[in-house]
Amino acid sequence: MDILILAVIIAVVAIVAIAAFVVTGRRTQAPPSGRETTRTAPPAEPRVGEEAETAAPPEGERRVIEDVTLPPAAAEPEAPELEVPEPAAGRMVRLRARLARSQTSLGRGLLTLLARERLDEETWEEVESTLLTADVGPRPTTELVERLRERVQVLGTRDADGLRELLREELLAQIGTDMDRALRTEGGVSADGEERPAVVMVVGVNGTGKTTTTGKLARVLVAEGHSVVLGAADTFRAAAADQLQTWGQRVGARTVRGPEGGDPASVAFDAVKEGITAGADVVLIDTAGRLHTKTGLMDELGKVKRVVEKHGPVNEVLLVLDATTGQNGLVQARVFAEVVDITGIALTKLDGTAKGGIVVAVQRELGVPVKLVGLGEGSDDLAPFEPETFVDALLS
Ligand SMILES: Nc1nc2c(ncn2[C@@H]2O[C@H](COP(=O)(O)OP(=O)(O)OP(=O)(O)O)[C@@H](O)[C@H]2O)c(=O)[nH]1
Repeated sequence: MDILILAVIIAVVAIVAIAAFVVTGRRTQAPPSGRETTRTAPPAEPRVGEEAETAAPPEGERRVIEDVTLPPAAAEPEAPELEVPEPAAGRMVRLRARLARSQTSLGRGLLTLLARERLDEETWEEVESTLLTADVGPRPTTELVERLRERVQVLGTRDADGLRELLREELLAQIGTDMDRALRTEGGVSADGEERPAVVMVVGVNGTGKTTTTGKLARVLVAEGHSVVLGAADTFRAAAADQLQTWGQRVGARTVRGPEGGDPASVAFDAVKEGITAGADVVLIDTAGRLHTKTGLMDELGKVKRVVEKHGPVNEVLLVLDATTGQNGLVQARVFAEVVDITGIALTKLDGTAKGGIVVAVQRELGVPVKLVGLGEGSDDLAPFEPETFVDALLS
């Protein structure tokens, strides 16, 4: 019996020992579980360029797939923040000090002469030459001096305030207070019966501030709540289109442009087409103003206008003149007026000249009103022209 029990114990111990041996052997040889498979480092891939320079991590430190933190999704390129241009109303008031500073010699000169004890012939001659020096022009100067002289005599005005008021009235009469100086920005209906934006063509000699004025004008219109499309029809100089595009981007206005040296009329046509498609309120077309030959200019501007008119009439042809060029500006004005029907004048760089009288002269020359004045290089230094504010600045 004892022998039998002993034999059973030996058999059980033997079975347990064999089972333990088998299990241990399997464990050593068993392949890793599924989860561990993913932990196996992937075979090293050939590296190129900069990657090849990155040293592979030592075997034990290889990162497993679960440990890899994915980079954040590529961020959308940020749209440039749009600027909010200064409202146009009241700009002239802000710029008044700048205007007054530049016109000190005209305003103060006239007031000093009129303050003399005796307003004799010589004094009136000096008044006349002061006005001429400020580019008021011969005919308006003669008229102004005659009227002022007569009124001073008839009214017997001798006090400084009274004389200032008379001068103010006569200057205003020469500039004109009842001209329509509003930009024509009301659209209409296109030849195809579609809603059509207002079309403003900006013309002028290069260097007068034409592209800058077109850009500043876009800001004025955006500030007034209009949507604007720009047409870079000055294809003569690629930089002009870049410049215009930059102005547009800053206020969210799209710029239509063509290849350098391309057909300006085709760019202008496309710009108006884009304006119609986009439902824009105003299309501003910047044109080239090379004055090599009048015929060339006439051909180019005439063609731009004709082609644009296939969509409907051009509402405004704005002539940009540099106030610092004096008589030369008047010659330019005359040439452009022969080529296209000018409907308004933008007088730039008034901050840089004491010859504000050009306002009177150019209106006389063309018979069209000054609608805008440029009073600096800042983005919002273009203001609607207001005769009263202008004269008050002269006489301040
Ligand atoms: N001080 C002053 N500078 C101005 C004014 N308007 C424009 N300018 C400057 O005049 C220079 C010429 O302006 P542009 O707009 O490039 O002249 P442009 O007539 O378009 O010439 P292109 O681009 O060649 O067609 C720039 O330096 C402007 O900043 C202004 O009212 N006052």
